[in-house]
Amino acid sequence: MPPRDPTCAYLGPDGSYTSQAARQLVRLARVALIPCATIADVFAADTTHAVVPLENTIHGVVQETLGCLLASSPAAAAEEEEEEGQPRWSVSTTYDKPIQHALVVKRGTPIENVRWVASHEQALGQCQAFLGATFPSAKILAVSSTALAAHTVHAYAYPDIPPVHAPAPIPDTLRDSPGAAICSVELAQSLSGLEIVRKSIQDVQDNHTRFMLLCRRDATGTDTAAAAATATAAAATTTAAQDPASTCFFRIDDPRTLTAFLGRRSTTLVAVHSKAFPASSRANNGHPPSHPQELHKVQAKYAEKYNKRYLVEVVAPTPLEHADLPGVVRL
Ligand SMILES: O=C(O)C(=O)C[C@]1(C(=O)O)C=C[C@@H](O)C=C1
Repeated sequence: MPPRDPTCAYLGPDGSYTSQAARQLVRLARVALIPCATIADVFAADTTHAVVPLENTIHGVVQETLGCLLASSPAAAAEEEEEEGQPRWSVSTTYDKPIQHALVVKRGTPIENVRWVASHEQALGQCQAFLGATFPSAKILAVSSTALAAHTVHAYAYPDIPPVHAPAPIPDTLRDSPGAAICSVELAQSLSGLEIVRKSIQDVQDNHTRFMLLCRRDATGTDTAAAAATATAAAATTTAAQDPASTCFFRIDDPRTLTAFLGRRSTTLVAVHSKAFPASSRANNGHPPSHPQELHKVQAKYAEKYNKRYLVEVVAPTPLEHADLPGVVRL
């Protein structure tokens, strides 16, 4: 196969925190940045690279990313016929970004008039205390990114202006009521007609989200783009100070293997994340059902299959290419 030009998918639209992270991670102008509507769409994108959020210091792991990553690793694709043809990703590097959320409304809207607040579920989770105290009775709406939330507020506030991005659907009963979005200050300032009414509304002031630069691998495990290595190297250069080259991610299928894995090499365990349900279950935005009675709606084979997978992050003295243990896969 001829080498492909490097391209990088990210969670958009433009102005999302992930788009800001992607610009930091991929600094080469010739790498085309491609916005996607959801994290699942990023993983499904036909690109050589991808940038997705992994975890946040307040709200923890980004469930949809974890589900997609565990489902699209090389061994998963090889093992499971139904996933053949899915892109296979490995982690090139990570990037830690400070996150300061702002609350935005249509210019001139008194905050006490706000009836609904939209944002990405991570941002909503990071601002939980603020939301509870400020909007005890407003409707909280989870949409696929903070940037989409801001565009949605803009679109419903100014119905006569053609929207830059199609807004997220809002319940009919709320369409004519003032709404607010949680997003970055940079994005809010770029949308004329919106006004920032509160800054730094996250529950802990020192708030960080860690993003991953993913590299697509072919069936043999090598990069699909000759230039991909260059892009990855450039990315590594920009983040080297924060992310040692020896940070490695593994997928572990059985938690009992973890002890053996850590015992056989001099690694330091950084984190173990688990995901109970697959990202392909779009119901409830990829999260486990909030009501136990809804459990039956999730296909049993998926619950069984994905229950046992863990994302394990370790720091090793030198990069580990292979785990040399059954059921442990380097991502
Ligand atoms: O919604 C966005 O703007 C994103 O880029 C996603 C995301 C996330 O999923 O963690 C990124 C950073 C912040 O933590 C909030 C939201």
